[in-house]
Amino acid sequence: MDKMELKALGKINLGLDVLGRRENGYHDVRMVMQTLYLYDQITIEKTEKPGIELSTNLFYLPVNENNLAYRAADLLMQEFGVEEGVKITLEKHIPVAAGMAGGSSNAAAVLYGINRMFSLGLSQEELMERGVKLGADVPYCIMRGTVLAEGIGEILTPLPAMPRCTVLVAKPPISVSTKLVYEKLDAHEIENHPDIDGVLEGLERQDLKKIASSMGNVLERVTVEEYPVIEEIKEMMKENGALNAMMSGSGPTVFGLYSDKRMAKEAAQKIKESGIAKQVYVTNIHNARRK
Ligand SMILES: C[C@@](CO)(OP(=O)(O)O)[C@H](O)COP(=O)(O)OP(=O)(O)OC[C@H]1O[C@@H](n2ccc(N)nc2=O)[C@H](O)[C@@H]1O
Ligand SMILES: Nc1ncnc2c1ncn2[C@@H]1O[C@H](COP(=O)(O)OP(=O)(O)O)[C@@H](O)[C@H]1O
Repeated sequence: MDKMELKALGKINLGLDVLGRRENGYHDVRMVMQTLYLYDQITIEKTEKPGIELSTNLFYLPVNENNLAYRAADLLMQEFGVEEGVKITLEKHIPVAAGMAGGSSNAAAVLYGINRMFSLGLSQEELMERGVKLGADVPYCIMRGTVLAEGIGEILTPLPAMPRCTVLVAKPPISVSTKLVYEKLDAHEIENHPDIDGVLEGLERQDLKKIASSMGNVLERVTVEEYPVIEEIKEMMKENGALNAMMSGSGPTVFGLYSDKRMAKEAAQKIKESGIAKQVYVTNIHNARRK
């Protein structure tokens, strides 16, 4: 196999709770993760020239070891002493620094691809062990689907698949740093923990309304305090037919769950026209796990 085309899929958090802080600054979390059919397209080509050559359609992203896709390839190629090289082409569509695990998903896809391309023989478990060194969400991005993530996000329990629905995603034109959001959370006592068990119960019963009404993200308050536009987008989605709407991960992307695709499209139109967010997508959940 000298050339591979891969889809690196984004995620949302249906629930995100923080249970405590570790000495190294990382936090113990309890999150319900869901893959979306909104993806970056990655091409990996074998080259005779050794080394990694990365290019991307977004001029402001690094193309060296500061890019998670580069780092993922480097990690495996160094460990296994791969003598050939690779050319990686990264076409970004997942909003960047948005709480949708774009970088983590790119890293996951490259780990998966390099393992196959060079027949390294690593199991999914072994890829995940390496993935967590690149980012807390990378192991989940390798697994995909509806998953309970604990520890720092790397202890994964597959859950019953999310019932079919349409997801409206809107990212306001601001960027947030995940690290800063977690740090700001530490400055407050957490008053209301989200109802993660309610989300799990909804998934167990395949009850979309129960899932939607139980959704919660403990990081939301921190980001909304700084960027009230997030609350405005949530309200717009809810006023326009969403079962519920919430911020994903550390934000600032907001997603709304819809049982009706037409309504989601109409809401997307309104949000775009209002100018509150430019990156607006109507997409579906993606339940298949990676084999
Ligand atoms: C908030 C979440 C929710 O899914 O996602 P995003 O908003 O990034 O998509 C994740 O916990 C983010 O995962 P990820 O973005 O992979 O994290 P990393 O690169 O490993 O870490 C970035 C920074 O976030 C903080 N961090 C991350 C994970 C965690 N369990 N506790 C933390 O405190 C650390 O300060 C770290 O320096
Ligand atoms: N392949 C990549 N795609 C996107 N961002 C990347 C990538 N590699 C490194 N980064 C850096 O990581 C930061 C976080 O990006 P991203 O993974 O999109 O956000 P999030 O963790 O909020 O989902 C960006 O600001 C960017 O500079």
